[in-house]
Amino acid sequence: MEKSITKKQVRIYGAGGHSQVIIEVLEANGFDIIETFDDKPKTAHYASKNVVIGARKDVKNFPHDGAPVIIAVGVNSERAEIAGFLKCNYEKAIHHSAIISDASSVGEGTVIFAGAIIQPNTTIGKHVIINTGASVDHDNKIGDFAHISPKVALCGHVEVGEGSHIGVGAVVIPKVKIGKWCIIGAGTIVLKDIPDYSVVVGNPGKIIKNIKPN
Ligand SMILES: CC(=O)SCCNC(=O)CCNC(=O)[C@H](O)C(C)(C)COP(=O)(O)OP(=O)(O)OC[C@H]1O[C@@H](n2cnc3c(N)ncnc32)[C@H](O)[C@@H]1OP(=O)(O)O
Repeated sequence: MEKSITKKQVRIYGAGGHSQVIIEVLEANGFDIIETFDDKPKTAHYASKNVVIGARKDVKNFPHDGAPVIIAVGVNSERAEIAGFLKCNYEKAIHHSAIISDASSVGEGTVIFAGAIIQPNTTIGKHVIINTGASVDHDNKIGDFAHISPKVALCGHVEVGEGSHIGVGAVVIPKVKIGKWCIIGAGTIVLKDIPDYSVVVGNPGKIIKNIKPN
């Protein structure tokens, strides 16, 4: 029988290390984690509790109704794939120490970790990760399924396309547009617009490969 639903219940899809951080944020915000799903429960993080098989095996019988879900999977393409087959409502997980401008917007399923800052007129898409201590300044546009890693600094008017991963400690100067499904390496300094599917590393950032799927 379906458990009774209250406003503060949530379900987690993904039981790795990233999921641990999300659970801590949600519990501090007063949520009760009623179920944790993973497609490979046997390889779940050692600290995960009561993990059951995810929807990939039997999507029809997955409990799509009821408490909202957070897709707690760190790989951007996997998060996008899961969002494609789950027909759920989604929750957000926002750490109490994050500073988020009232003049910004944050999409469903997005997680924002400790110490992150989101400045005015910035839009954050769906199922995005704004990781620990990341700084996303004014007038940014962050696409769905992007990941802004710990200690990244995005200056004003920066755009990050769908599914792109900005690596830990990277810096992006004002008005730069990063395309979709790019990877910006750890510590990279991005000075120019970056086309879709590029991998960029170094200071100044240079494209080292293209990862467009065949
Ligand atoms: C809480 C969390 O943990 S959030 C997780 C955040 N994760 C990250 O920030 C990881 C970011 N990932 C990286 O920086 C990776 O190095 C990547 C994705 C850019 C490249 O990885 P790969 O595609 O495996 O490339 P590979 O390791 O083969 O390196 C290719 C070349 O680029 C260089 N390179 C790789 N990464 C970087 C970097 N960040 N800065 C400068 N040079 C780099 C390598 O030295 C190598 O150079 P060479 O050909 O002269 O030997």
